[in-house]
Amino acid sequence: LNNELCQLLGIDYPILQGGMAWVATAELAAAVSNAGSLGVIGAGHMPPAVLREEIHKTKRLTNKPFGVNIMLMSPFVKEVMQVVVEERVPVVTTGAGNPGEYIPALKEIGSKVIPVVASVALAKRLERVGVDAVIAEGMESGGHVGEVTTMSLVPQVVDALSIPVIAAGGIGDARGMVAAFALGAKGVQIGTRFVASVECIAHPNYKETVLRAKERSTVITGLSTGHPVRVIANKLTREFAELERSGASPEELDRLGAGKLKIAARDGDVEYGSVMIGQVAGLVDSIKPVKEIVEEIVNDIPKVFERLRGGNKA
Ligand SMILES: O=C(O)COc1ccc(-c2c[nH]c(CNC(=O)Nc3ncc(Sc4ccccn4)s3)n2)cc1
Repeated sequence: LNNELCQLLGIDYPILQGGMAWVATAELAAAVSNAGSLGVIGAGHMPPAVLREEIHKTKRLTNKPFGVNIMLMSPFVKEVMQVVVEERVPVVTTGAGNPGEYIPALKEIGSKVIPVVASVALAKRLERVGVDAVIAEGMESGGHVGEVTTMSLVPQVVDALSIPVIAAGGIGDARGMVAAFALGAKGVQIGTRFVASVECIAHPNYKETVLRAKERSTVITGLSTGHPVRVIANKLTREFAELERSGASPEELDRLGAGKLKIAARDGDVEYGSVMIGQVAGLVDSIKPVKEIVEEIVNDIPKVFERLRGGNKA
């Protein structure tokens, strides 16, 4: 399992934890890094001082490499980029935009830069400006999504690039990881599965929603605003759909969605908050320590290959 991606990032297993806003704090990131994978702090809309504190907390909880995920739609994106440079964060992932302008500063301090992409075009543009790898994220994933599925996007991004491709979206166990490698990925990014972990600080209602969710429990809202987001269907999404049908403006819709991830993830309001989890939630049926989640995935990989070799004997 220790492949080129592991060498690049200094980790034991080619598994990254999704840098989820309001959910992926130091506790989760450090636990994932201590389990031999790459833990990632979700900067979300954090102000710089809050992110710096989260980074210091992570450095107190693990000596292993970890990352910070910068959400490029954050109003603090310039300041938090400055913080990750000053704190010499070893790995920086980015989401919901094009990190092109920040790459020189990050490369300057030797950070590995790994943007999430939802299209081949963006993946090629970012390879040209020197990113170290890309996370090709399918629309199965929770939160802000593109329009292409993981199964379709990953092999096309793999064929278009010569740098490592990490698959994300709908991966929650060893089968998804083996499938991603079959598609040409060198690693996987896992979000929803890690939300249902002991160390994740999301509200118990949020975690409970992951356990109760099935494969059809999520919907994509906000297609008309240009910021499509996959969330669990609830009272908020029904209100949102009503507004969208009645021709509300993108600004009005964005205003309805603003701040709702926090009230779900931190305050536990899973009816009127945004529960941003992916379609793989239907596979997740228990809350486990991060170490157990990682070990289960890694230990199941040989069994997946046995099943592949021996038909459905095993
Ligand atoms: O072509 C370009 O210039 C940029 O195009 C892109 C289009 C999409 C993406 C993309 C898709 N998925 C990701 C990584 N995942 C995410 O970023 N997931 C997120 N979940 C909640 C977030 S906060 C938010 C953001 C928008 C609206 C409401 N809330 S961000 N990035 C990245 C780049």
